[in-house]
Amino acid sequence: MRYAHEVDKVRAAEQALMARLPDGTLMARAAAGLAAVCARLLPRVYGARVVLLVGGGANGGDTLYAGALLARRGARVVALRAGTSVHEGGAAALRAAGGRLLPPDATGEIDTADLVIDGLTGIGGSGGLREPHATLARRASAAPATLVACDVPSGVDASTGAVAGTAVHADVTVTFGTHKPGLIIDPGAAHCGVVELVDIGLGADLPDPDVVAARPDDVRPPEPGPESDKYRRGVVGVIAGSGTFPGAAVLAAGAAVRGGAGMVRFASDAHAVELVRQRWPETVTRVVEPGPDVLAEIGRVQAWVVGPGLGGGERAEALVGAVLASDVPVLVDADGLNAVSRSDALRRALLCRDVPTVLTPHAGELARLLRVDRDAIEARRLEHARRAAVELGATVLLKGSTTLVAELDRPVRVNPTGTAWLATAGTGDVLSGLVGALLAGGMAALEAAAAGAYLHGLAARLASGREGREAPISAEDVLRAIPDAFRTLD
Ligand SMILES: NC(=O)C1=CN([C@@H]2O[C@H](COP(=O)(O)OP(=O)(O)OC[C@H]3O[C@@H](n4cnc5c(N)ncnc54)[C@H](O)[C@@H]3O)[C@@H](O)[C@H]2O)[C@H](O)CC1
Ligand SMILES: [K+]
Repeated sequence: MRYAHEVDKVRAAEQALMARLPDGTLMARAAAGLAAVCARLLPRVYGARVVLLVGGGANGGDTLYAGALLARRGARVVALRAGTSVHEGGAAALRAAGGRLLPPDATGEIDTADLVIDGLTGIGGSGGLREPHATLARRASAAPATLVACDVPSGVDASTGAVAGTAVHADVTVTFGTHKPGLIIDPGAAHCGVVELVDIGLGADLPDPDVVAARPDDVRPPEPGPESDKYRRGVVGVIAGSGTFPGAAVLAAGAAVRGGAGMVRFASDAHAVELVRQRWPETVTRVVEPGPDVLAEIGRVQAWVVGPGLGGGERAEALVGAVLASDVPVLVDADGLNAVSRSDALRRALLCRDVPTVLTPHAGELARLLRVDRDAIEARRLEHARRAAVELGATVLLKGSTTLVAELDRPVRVNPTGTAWLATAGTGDVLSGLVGALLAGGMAALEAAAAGAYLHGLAARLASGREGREAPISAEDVLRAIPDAFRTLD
């Protein structure tokens, strides 16, 4: 797992470590790591033009010391001071190494630089960048120089990834001690470029992470063994589709088949059932009307998926209500989520469940569930995913530019796979069927949701093609690539 810690935890760990070390040791480690990455990025250090953007805090201090190290190797280093005062020791080190400090209006230096280091704000930054920081951030982001952010791209909230106004667009971010959530969650993540972690020795002082991102060997879907049969591998029940949206049913049922379920039971109205039967003859289908015994009519399952393409109205509410009253894990998606948004009774049913529920909203659906603005969700995804997990009593998979999975008292999972090409109709239906199969296979809710998001994002990448040569993909293409995604796991 890749671990990320919020600012208060980073500061506490730094304090604990600093108390055992001579003054200035951590800053020296950070600066050395930053300078080493910059030196690697330059064709040659000697003679390179390096510009430092220096704010008034320790982030500026790290940057000045790194600049001094590059100046000692022959780089021509100038620092533009944005703070009213800058780190004294760092400024003295830069001068002693032959570097110069200039006022912030010397912005022409940025346009001719080979490399710019952004040391305006780090984990101490808060709110939108003020002037002259904002102007320097804009100018550096637009300049041809390689732009390296020290610890955090200035203007990005390190704990959340929120960006309130201007923020640096870095090519590389060199971060210290541990990842910060804001470096792996959008919109902040999109400002980081490549993130390099420099070890400054914080390890033993860091508590449990706030946010984690899986590496390939962290994803372990259930594997069939010698004694597996279709029932032991997990039966998933999919209730999806309607006369208006039958396609969602075909995609969700297909993803449940491809996701490794031992058997898929599919139930809906006659039209959706007919389409699913034609496309997925391996499913066991049943035409149902909402009623008190609807689940018994469909048969026993180990997990339910309800919602894709159900449409609005009472039918959707009744079917979601029936599934929420069951005693097996449930995944609610799409129109199922909208039914929960409309109905206080369904909300109560959700909170009363004592078996896991996974909700898979995109930002618009979550906005309706939480009764907040969609823009607020997009701007502060981490906060809203966590809040939804608490308020709705469920494992919440928030889809979008960075997919998050939140569950009460657990580190939030950030999905590292995926591609912008995934933003197309029907891919959410594929995700819900896939996660449903993993739930039916016995994975815990958080693991199933995170593994499903991982495999889904990977399938989309495999379908869209090699990096730099991608092509548009359909939900059907993602569905077809699911087996390839499984094959890439160790
Ligand atoms: N503590 C250590 O030993 C280590 C710290 N490292 C580096 O230190 C920074 C954190 O430094 P800190 O002084 O706490 O804060 P910053 O430099 O990030 O920012 C404070 C600075 O910025 C001004 N400011 C805040 N918000 C804004 C804004 N919106 N617009 C303009 N200016 C703003 C504020 O007034 C202060 O002047 C950490 O990121 C590391 O880089 C190293 O990790 C080594 C160990
Ligand atoms: K910075």
